[in-house]
Amino acid sequence: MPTHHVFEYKNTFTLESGATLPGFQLAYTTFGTLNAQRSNVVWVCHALTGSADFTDWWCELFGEGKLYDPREWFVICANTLGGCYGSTGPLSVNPETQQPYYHAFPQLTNRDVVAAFDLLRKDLELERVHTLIGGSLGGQQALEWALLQPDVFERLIHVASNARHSPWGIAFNETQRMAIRQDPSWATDTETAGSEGLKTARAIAMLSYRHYNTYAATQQEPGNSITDNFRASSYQVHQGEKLAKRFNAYTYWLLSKAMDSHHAGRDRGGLEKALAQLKAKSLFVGVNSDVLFPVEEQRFLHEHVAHSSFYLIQSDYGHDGFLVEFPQLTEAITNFYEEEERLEELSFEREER
Ligand SMILES: CC(=O)SCCNC(=O)CCNC(=O)[C@H](O)C(C)(C)COP(=O)(O)OP(=O)(O)OC[C@H]1O[C@@H](n2cnc3c(N)ncnc32)[C@H](O)[C@@H]1OP(=O)(O)O
Ligand SMILES: N[C@@H](CCO)C(=O)O
Repeated sequence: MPTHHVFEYKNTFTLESGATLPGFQLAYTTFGTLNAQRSNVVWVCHALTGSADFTDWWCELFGEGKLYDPREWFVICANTLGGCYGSTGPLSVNPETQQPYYHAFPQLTNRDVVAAFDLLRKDLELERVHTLIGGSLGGQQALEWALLQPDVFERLIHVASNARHSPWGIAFNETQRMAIRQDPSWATDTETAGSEGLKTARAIAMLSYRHYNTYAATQQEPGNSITDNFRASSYQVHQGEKLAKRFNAYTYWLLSKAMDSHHAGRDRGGLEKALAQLKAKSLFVGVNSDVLFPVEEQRFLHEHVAHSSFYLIQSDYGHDGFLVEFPQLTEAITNFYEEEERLEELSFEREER
């Protein structure tokens, strides 16, 4: 069974913006056992509304008999800094004021998040990570981290994500934040501020996470209804309400802005130069129907990262295909590892000759 832990960092933590946090905690989950060589570590970075419970949202990848079998691997995932599943975020109490941060929580970047993860990694004395894997926002964080610590991460698996967030993606996020701003409760300092706006934000987001074909396949009206209670309508409402029950508008706001500022080339001489510095053997995975992180973004990464691999998931599910297309994801990763083994065997044979 996965086990849950908490890492406490008690020193001042300075963010890219220059703002500080007076320490933080990260909730994290581990699964499997670290081997004697400490060479079997897989680190997972979760998406926007995910948690450290990767066996919950990526259930088909982790478990006995699955791709990452805990008898073979040691898997770890931390809830993002700023998150709401156990890590320090806007609902946490600021030790300096003894009040929840709420609107006062400082804006983070993905680099801040991975700098926090890196403190946890060091605390656990994990000097090498066999595979760093993440999807969507988690893919952005994984890329940043692999660039921050090029000698730690041996392999990067970057799924349905990008090197720099696009104007299209930022526009989607801003539209969602506009919905939160429209909620009068957003002006208050309360735990549920903006929760009605959050529902609308999630409904808007669903249009970018799915595809025309996803809705056509699952939300088609059975008859020629003239009522206003269309299936697709109640689906949007349900998705908004479902998220508002398990998330909060502050964290949504914060992480969507972290996503907007994602730019792996920032202060590294631009994207091409930054990607050329990546040492991890990399696999870039896209979903053919993804309208939010279109496949051109993963192809760009593949073209600019030396010796990288690319896999395209075929799905009608859109961007969220990376959370549901388990057989294809398993195949992509298995092929990636097998290809590496084949190349190693070839070079070994050449040396023998
Ligand atoms: C503690 C935690 O929860 S951790 C966080 C877990 N989540 C994550 O990590 C984020 C990643 N996961 C996700 O984004 C999603 O769960 C996905 C993409 C994997 C799957 O999305 P889902 O919303 O479950 O799938 P789908 O689009 O098929 O919708 C199913 C839901 O819509 C409801 N639904 C479907 N059609 C309709 C309709 N016409 N009207 C109203 N409701 C509808 C279903 O009853 C179901 O509801 P339920 O989830 O409350 O049981
Ligand atoms: N469906 C994902 C968002 C897109 O990656 C989530 O809720 O985290």
